[in-house]
Amino acid sequence: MIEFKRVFKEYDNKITAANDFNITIKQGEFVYVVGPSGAGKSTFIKMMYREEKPTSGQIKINKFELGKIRDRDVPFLRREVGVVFQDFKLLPKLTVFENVAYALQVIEKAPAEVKARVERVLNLVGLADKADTFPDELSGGEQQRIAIARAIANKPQILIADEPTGNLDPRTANDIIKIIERINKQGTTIVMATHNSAIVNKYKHRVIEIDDGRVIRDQKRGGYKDESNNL
Ligand SMILES: Nc1ncnc2c1ncn2[C@@H]1O[C@H](COP(=O)(O)OP(=O)(O)OP(=O)(O)O)[C@@H](O)[C@H]1O
Repeated sequence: MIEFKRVFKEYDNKITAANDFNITIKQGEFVYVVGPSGAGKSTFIKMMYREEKPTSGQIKINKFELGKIRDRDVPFLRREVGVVFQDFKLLPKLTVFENVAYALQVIEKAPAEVKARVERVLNLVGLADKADTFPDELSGGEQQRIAIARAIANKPQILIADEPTGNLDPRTANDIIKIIERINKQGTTIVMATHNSAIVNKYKHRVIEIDDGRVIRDQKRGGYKDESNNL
């Protein structure tokens, strides 16, 4: 469960990126976050895994009240919230296997357990045969699949994705969304910021639209036309 109550976020330059957000997302929901560039989508998402702190208001992620958790508890929050980025953020000097295992080793699991779990998530994203390759030997779509495998390695209840298809061609983007759909069908909450109106209109889910730091629409199973993306 994700709960924002009267959340405001103002940056030092006085830009209000979140202006009174009151949003509840239930476990298992799939939510798109849409809106023009600079609207506040990334800020909204970053506050969910405590990359940014709100200026005021209350954010609850499952049992964690983010205003109250101590820095040393942040890793426990991050176990419940997997994150995927537009630019993949894989570690270039590690193999695919090591990139995914890294997330698990941080929390000291036994080697056999790590191996089994990495193999399982690489299978889930269809890349079990790439375990020993390095990220720069893979296509963008494959790198994003690895990043998704890494994000779900710890079995998070929530998967957050900030423009996960932003660097991908339409067909590869569609493949990535199918994987994210599958993860959602297994019960994981998905919150995905995107400019990709084709995806939003094809796979219908709740749409939260942000403009200039305000939630201007919150619609169950809504479509979307992104005016900023007509090139
Ligand atoms: N670290 C920061 N310091 C100062 N201002 C920031 C910071 N991060 C974001 N902003 C400002 O807050 C506003 C919202 O930015 P945010 O990145 O959340 O938008 P966005 O909707 O994700 O945009 P995009 O689609 O381009 O990624 C923008 O005006 C941005 O310039």
